[in-house]
Amino acid sequence: MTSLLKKEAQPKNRPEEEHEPAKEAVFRTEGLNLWYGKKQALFSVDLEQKEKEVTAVIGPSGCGKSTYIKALNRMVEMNPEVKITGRISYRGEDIHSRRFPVEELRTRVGMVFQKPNPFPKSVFENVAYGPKIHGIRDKKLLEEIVEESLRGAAIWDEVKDRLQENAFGLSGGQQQRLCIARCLAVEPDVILMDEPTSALDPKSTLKVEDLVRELKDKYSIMIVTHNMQQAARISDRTAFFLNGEVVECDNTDKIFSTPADKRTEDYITGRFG
Ligand SMILES: Nc1ncnc2c1ncn2[C@@H]1O[C@H](COP(=O)(O)OP(=O)(O)OP(=O)(O)O)[C@@H](O)[C@H]1O
Repeated sequence: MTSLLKKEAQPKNRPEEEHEPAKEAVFRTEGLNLWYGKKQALFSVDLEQKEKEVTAVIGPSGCGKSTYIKALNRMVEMNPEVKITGRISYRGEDIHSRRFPVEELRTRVGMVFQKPNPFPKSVFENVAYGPKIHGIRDKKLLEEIVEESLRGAAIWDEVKDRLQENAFGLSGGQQQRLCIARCLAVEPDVILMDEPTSALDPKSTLKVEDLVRELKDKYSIMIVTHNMQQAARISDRTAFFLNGEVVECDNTDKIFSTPADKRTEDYITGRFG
């Protein structure tokens, strides 16, 4: 198939996918509408995040990408003006059900933001913070968790001799991988990433992209990105948002070669946005 993107950004062929069994949906949204006060930002969004896949969320500025992923961990509801209708389920359970405490949801669903946001603490304490909150006090166990998480985030070799230094002394790219390590330390099931490389230089961006590809063996990942080459490089599925609606969601190869909707084609070929 011919990609509509430039050659270097073309997604790799993944013929093995055709023979894989159907994967479970970790998140499913059905008829999701969301308002900020009177302004509607999401319109009847039906979308799934499949187990151990990377879903890229793309679309022009203001189309609702961040709003959507922040709805999944209920962070968007910290704004008292927000009103939601429709259903969001996590592994079959309605996330708004009283039986599903928001703290539990946020433990299962980690988030990485646009700008790295380490705490003003040591590298070690940044990663140990979450496990400590969850009651882990044993020093040896904490050390193991910190090492494993830093290794998981592909930053251990760079910081193993600087664990007691302040995290603000790390480069931006290292800080972002530290934030990913902090997220891994509480053993999430899903990782939501909101433009995690937009504040990084190209080299750090590639490191985080490599990391995302590695992490999907263990985690289900949804990543908002403005960078379509990035979406093509790292995701299995791509959802194209426009004006608060999902225009289409399909295998990334398909979206970037033969999208079903003309608006998707116009967006990925750079005709707008
Ligand atoms: N706190 C808020 N109060 C009111 N409106 C908001 C708020 N946050 C977002 N919006 C509106 O909701 C719509 C979707 O915004 P959102 O930030 O989700 O888009 P986005 O696709 O992530 O944009 P970008 O790519 O620029 O980050 C926009 O029209 C935006 O102005």
